[in-house]
Amino acid sequence: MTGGFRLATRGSALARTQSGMVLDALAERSGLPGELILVKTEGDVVTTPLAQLGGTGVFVSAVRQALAAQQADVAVHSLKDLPTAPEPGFRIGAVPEREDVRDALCARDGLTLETLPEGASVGTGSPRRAAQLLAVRPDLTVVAIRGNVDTRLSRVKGVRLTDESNQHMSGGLREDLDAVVLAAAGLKRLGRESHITELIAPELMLPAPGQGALAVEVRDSDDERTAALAEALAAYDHAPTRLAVTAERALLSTLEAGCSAPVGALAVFEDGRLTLEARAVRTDGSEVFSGGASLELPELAGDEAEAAAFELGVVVAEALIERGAGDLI
Ligand SMILES: NCc1[nH]cc(CCC(=O)O)c1CC(=O)O
Repeated sequence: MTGGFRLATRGSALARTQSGMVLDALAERSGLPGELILVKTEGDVVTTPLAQLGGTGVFVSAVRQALAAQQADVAVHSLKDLPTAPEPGFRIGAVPEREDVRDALCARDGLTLETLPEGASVGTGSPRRAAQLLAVRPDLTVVAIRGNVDTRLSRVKGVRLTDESNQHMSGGLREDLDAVVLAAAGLKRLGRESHITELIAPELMLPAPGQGALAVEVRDSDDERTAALAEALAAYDHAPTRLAVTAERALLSTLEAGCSAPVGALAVFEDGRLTLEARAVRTDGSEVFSGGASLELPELAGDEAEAAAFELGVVVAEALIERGAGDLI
């Protein structure tokens, strides 16, 4: 690598926006100029519901290929899309500070989970969101949807996306749903916050493991990486976020579940303690298994803290399995 660094990501609006933020942060910290490399991925092309697409990480592998082929020096992923199994040859070089972890209801006419009329239609492609929606509102009709954030928002009755880049969509899209559920983080990063009618409390809906967080991935051993970029990555890493997502992802992998499993988890670091809450829900919402534990973590940095956070996830997962949650996954 000479001069600057190249950063690979997907071509979606969300991926470009959040990668632009990472690029600016690393450029500022390293003093190097950065270049965005956009990669087309299978998850963007195929229209099968994501929950049916074989395997995990459809969004991730093409971006990793660019990294492996030395077409880029770092790659940016939404952490919740990153499979929990470590991929040989890669490691997470930085986990930046997390955005809002919550799921957001975007409903017509300012409606909320409480005020949506009986039988209202709510779009989501996520079994986790569907299951938790039905657990609190069994009367709702969950409609499987997918596509990028704007495509999903456009399904809601009365929603108008105002900026020019989306004018071309306004004709073709159905406004057929009363609401959709999306990650607040994505909506905020894209400047779509105004469409949120309720930030859903984690007590009602636990987010996906890693939701709201990003992973900056690098090649495992990289002699080419400049010291300036390595230092910038270390400085950009946010230890409380890293530990939280480590616990959430350890839970998910111990449950042998993937990103489309009906499993919610949220770890929060506060006052020297890491607290993990998790929930596995039957897809029709009829059965809920909950668990949680907390751990004192006096030292934030280093392998020991990381291992302790991982263990927290394992312990909570094992408790869920003991209660019978394994049947749901
Ligand atoms: N699975 C797609 C995906 N991956 C990351 C986000 C949002 C941003 C984030 O959670 O960090 C989204 C869209 C959504 O779930 O609404």
